[in-house]
Formats: sequence, structure tokens, C-alpha cells
Amino acid sequence: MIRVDDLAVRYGQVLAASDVALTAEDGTTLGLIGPNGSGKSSVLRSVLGAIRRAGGTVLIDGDDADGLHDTERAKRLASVAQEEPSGLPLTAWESVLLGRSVHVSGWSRYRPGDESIAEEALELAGVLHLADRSVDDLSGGERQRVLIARALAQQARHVLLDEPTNHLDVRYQHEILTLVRSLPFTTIVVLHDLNLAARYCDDLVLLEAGRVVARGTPSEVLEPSIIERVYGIGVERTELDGLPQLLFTPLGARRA
Ligand SMILES: Nc1ncnc2c1ncn2[C@@H]1O[C@H](COP(=O)(O)OP(=O)(O)OP(=O)(O)O)[C@@H](O)[C@H]1O
Repeated sequence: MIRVDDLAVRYGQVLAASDVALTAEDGTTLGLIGPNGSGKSSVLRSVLGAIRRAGGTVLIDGDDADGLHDTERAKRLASVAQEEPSGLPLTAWESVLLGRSVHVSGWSRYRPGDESIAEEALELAGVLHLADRSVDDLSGGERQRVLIARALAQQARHVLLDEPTNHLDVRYQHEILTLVRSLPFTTIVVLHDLNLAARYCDDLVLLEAGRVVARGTPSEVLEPSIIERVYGIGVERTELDGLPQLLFTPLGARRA
């Protein structure tokens, strides 16, 4: 379980997040949504420990994240961030094997067990056939899958994803989130697409100007009146497969 209380993030004079509280229960998917600049990435990155918090607490499986050594934190939390081609000459296999490095102590070499775990991870993410390809030569969707395989190889219980569907075509968007949801992770995912959030998240936290303005199930949070106010766009809500789905209209453009 990941629990955040009273989180504050500051960049100089900019207060990017304040009083943020959220809980991601084991095995569930929590979506962070909100307009551009509302603080989603800042919250995610502070849970990951990639940026310093200005205040608040982050508990990972009940333990204060500040008290966890980097290696212990990496054993519990994996990150799938937007990754452009890195320029490093890594194959998908090597990239996924890197996920094992948190389990290798000091100058030790990978063990045979690490290689079989990496292979299983590639298979589970559906990219074993890409093992020998250079990561930089893969498509955005293929690269995302390799990153998810690396998170699997890391054998962390929790995974944090920042806009994993960015740049992906509509089929890959659904494929990636279906894959993530099918894996036994506790997931916190930043999503811009509210309809994907509705379909693939158990719970949502809606941020506005660094503060939580709504939390709950997708049905509770994706209320047209809330979304219209926060995003400044006309919203009509419908349902697909029993889940809320939103249609958007520029304000003032509604037909009578
Ligand atoms: N490194 C930084 N230095 C200064 N200000 C920053 C920095 N990173 C983010 N900010 C500011 O903090 C606020 C929150 O940014 P953040 O990236 O967390 O929002 P976001 O919701 O993830 O945005 P987006 O949807 O556009 O990716 C914004 O006002 C942003 O300009």
C-alpha cells in the first residue's frame, strides 16, 4: 500500500502541491488526473523519491519512505516514465536485465536466476521477440512495454507511471493499460485521458492547482459539474460497459 498525507512540493516560489493525501491499496490502480500544471508529476515524483518534499509523509507498505535506503525503495517501487530514445546502445534484453540490478549487491554479477526473471518479464509484457533489438529503434508502444518488463523484472510490488499512453495510438493506449492492470502491482498512474482513467483505474484523485479537489471511484470523480469547472470545458457523460465515459464540447459552442 502507498499512503501519502499532507504532501507539499515546492520549486522555489512555486507551490506545486499542497495538502495532498492519497492512498493506493495493494493491487489496485489509482489514477492521478488534473489539468496541465496541476501537480500530477510532482506528486508522483515525490512518492518515487525523485524530488524532495517540502512537507508531508509518504508511507510505503507502512514504512516511512524517508527511512528507506535507495536500494530498498527500488525493491518496492518501480517507475515507468516517459522515455525518449536514450542514445545508449542497450538492447531490450539488457534494458530489462537492468531491472535486476537492485537485487545484485555491490560488484556482484547477475546470477542465472536474474536472467530467467528478465526473460519471464519480457514474455509477460509481450516483448520477448524484441529482446535483441536496440531500445532506441523500437516504436513508442514497444518501448513502453520494455519499460514495463523492466519494472516486472525489478519485482517491485508497486509501480508508478507518468503518462504511459502519451504518443501511443489508440489501440496501444488500451493495450498498455490492459497489460498494467493485469499485473499484480499497486499502481499509481498519471493520465490525461479521462476516459482511459475511467476504464482502467479503481480510484481517481483529481488535482487542481496542486490541491486535491475530488477523490473516489471514476463514477464519483468524473462528475460533469466537477470536470467542467476544473478543466473549463463542456462535458456530457455517457456510459460504456457500465463505466462512465465523457464527451467534450468547447464552452459556448453548445447547440441549443
Ligand atoms: N523543475 C521545476 N521548476 C519550477 N517549477 C516547476 C518545475 N517542475 C514543475 N514546476 C511547476 O510546478 C507546477 C506543477 O507541475 P507538474 O509538472 O507537477 O504538473 P502536471 O500536472 O504534471 O503538469 P502536466 O499535465 O502539464 O504534465 C507547475 O506550475 C509547473 O510549472
